[in-house]
Amino acid sequence: MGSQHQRIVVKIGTSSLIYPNGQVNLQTIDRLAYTLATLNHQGYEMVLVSSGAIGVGLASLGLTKRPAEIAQQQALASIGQTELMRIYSQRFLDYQTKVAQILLTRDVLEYPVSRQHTLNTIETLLGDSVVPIINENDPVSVDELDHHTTFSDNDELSAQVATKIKADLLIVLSDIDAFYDRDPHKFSDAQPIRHVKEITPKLEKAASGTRTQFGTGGMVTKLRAAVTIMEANQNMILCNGQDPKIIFQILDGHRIGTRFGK
Ligand SMILES: Nc1ncnc2c1ncn2[C@@H]1O[C@H](COP(=O)(O)OP(=O)(O)O)[C@@H](O)[C@H]1O
Ligand SMILES: N[C@@H](CCC(=O)OP(=O)(O)O)C(=O)O
Repeated sequence: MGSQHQRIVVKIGTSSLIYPNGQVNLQTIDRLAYTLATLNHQGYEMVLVSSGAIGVGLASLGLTKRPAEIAQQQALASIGQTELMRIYSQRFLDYQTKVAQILLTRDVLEYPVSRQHTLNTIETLLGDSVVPIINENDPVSVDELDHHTTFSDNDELSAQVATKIKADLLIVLSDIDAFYDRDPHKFSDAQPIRHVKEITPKLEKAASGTRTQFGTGGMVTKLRAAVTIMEANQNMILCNGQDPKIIFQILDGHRIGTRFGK
């Protein structure tokens, strides 16, 4: 790696953006902005899929517990998304890079016309060296029988985006440094798996849910994202997002985290 015009999608999860005490992790966001802006200046085409709308919404209201009711979560997401983008715009501008917001629902990427318009927008932004920041449009996402608009998770959203824009690599930043043979937060003897070439039933059994109240999906949805990526003959790396400068090492060819794919 290291050549010009590589297209990289980076997904960052809520557990990397919000401290366990509910505060927004500005240190990680600042390092993420620095890293993506620097790579953008070096000629990489960078796309960010960022969770955190609900988490930032909770922080804005001084709440520490995610409400169970869907409408309340959607209201929090609409409060948090603007604040999240304000923080990103400010931090990226410090590193002389413009960002743009794209909020998606599942149907937008499923229907050919809306998908094409969305892809045209992303291509235009990348052509102008702007970093698109994508999240699910949580306040309007519903999942009823005849109206499937939700992605199950931003892990899946990032894989859908990465395959549709033919990204060279999807980097999933999480609160864990690799995919393990079982949840290391529950089993102290869990072993990291460095390279996954095929998703086997054994691996699926190894993946369990999140332990944090802010994250969703855990490894189950990351494995599903990996399946989408591998079916498209693309690559995904899962690694720790605490210091997003780890992305420089990945692009320099260091073996970091878990690689899914060839
Ligand atoms: N096999 C596994 N390997 C690594 N982590 C796992 C595994 N199974 C479950 N997990 C859990 O998944 C968590 C990461 O998922 P999640 O909290 O949803 O993060 P994010 O907000 O980054 O999407 C880890 O902290 C870990 O506790
Ligand atoms: N769209 C939601 C994020 C949902 C989600 O997938 O969260 P995570 O598992 O932390 O990546 C939000 O912005 O709060």
